[in-house]
Amino acid sequence: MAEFDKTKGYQAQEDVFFDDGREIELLHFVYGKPDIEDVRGSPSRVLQAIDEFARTKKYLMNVGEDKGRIVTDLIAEVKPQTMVELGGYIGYSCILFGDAVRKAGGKRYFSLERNPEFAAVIASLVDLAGLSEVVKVIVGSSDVSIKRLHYSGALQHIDLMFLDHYKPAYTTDLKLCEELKLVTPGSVMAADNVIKPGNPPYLEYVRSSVQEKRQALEKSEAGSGPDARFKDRTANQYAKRQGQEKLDASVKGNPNLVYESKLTNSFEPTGEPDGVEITRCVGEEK
Ligand SMILES: C[S@@+](CC[C@H](N)C(=O)[O-])C[C@H]1O[C@@H](n2cnc3c(N)ncnc32)[C@H](O)[C@@H]1O
Repeated sequence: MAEFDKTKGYQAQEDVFFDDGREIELLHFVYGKPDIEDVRGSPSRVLQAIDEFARTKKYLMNVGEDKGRIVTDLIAEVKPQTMVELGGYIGYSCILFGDAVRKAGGKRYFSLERNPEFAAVIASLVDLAGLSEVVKVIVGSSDVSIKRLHYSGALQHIDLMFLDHYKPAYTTDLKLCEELKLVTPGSVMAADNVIKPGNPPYLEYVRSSVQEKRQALEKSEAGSGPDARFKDRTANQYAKRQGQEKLDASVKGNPNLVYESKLTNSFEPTGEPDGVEITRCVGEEK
C-alpha cells in the first residue's frame, strides 16, 4: 500500500463534523470560485473544489481520493450498468463514481441520501459536474428507497453497490437487497469504513459460508436496535435528526448466496487508516 500523501490531508474531524451548516458553506465556496465557468461540466474540477474546501476550510466526511481509487478501479473492472450508493452526503463519491460508471459504459447511478438538505447539495453539484443524465439522487431512508425503486421497476438489479451510510444498516440493507433479488450472483459490494469506525457485524456476514449463515438465521434473535458491537458514537451518529434509529429485524436475506470477500487497506482523507471491504457474489447454493 502506498503511503498517505500528507500534503493532501483533509482538516481534522471535529466533535461535530457535519450538519452544522458546512454543507451550504461548501456550495458557496464552489460556486464562488473565480473560474466557476471552467468547473462547470467537469467532474474532476468539481471534486478538486470539494477537496480544496475540505483541505483548507472544514473537514467533510467524503470517501476521499485514496479509498475512492479502490472503487473507481473496481468500476472499471466490473463495468456496472447500474450502481447504487447508500449515503451520498454532499456528492463526492457520487460524482467520482457516477463519472467512472459513465466512462465504463454504464447507464444509471442511484445515490440514496436520507437528509434532504444534503440531497439538495448532491443534486446541485451533480448538475454542475454535468452528470445529471446518469445520476439519480433519491431522498429518503435507504431501506424505504430500495423497496420503492424495486417495486416501481426503476431498479431491477444491482451490479455494484457502495455502502457508506449508517454503519449498523449495512447488513440489514444488504439482506433486503438479497431478499428482493437485487443482489444475485454477479453483484459486487464495496463497503466503506470497515476499519474506521469498523463494522464487525457486516464483515462477519459477508465473510460467512452459506452453512454459517443458515445456522445464524436459525438461532437469530436480532432486535431492532443497532448491534452491541458498535460504539455509541457510531450507533447514535444521526441522533440529532433521527432520534433512536430502528432497523428492520424481520429481514432475513438470502443465506444461500456465496460470497468471496476481501479487505483492501487504505486511508481516510485525513490520513487515518481505514479500509474498503469488497465482496463478490459468486454463486448460490440450493
Ligand atoms: C459518510 S456520509 C457519505 C459520504 C459519501 N458516500 C462520500 O463519500 O462522498 C454518510 C451519509 O449517509 C447518510 N445516511 C445515513 N443513514 C442513511 C440511511 N439509512 N439512508 C440514507 N442515507 C443515510 C447521511 O445522511 C450521510 O450523508
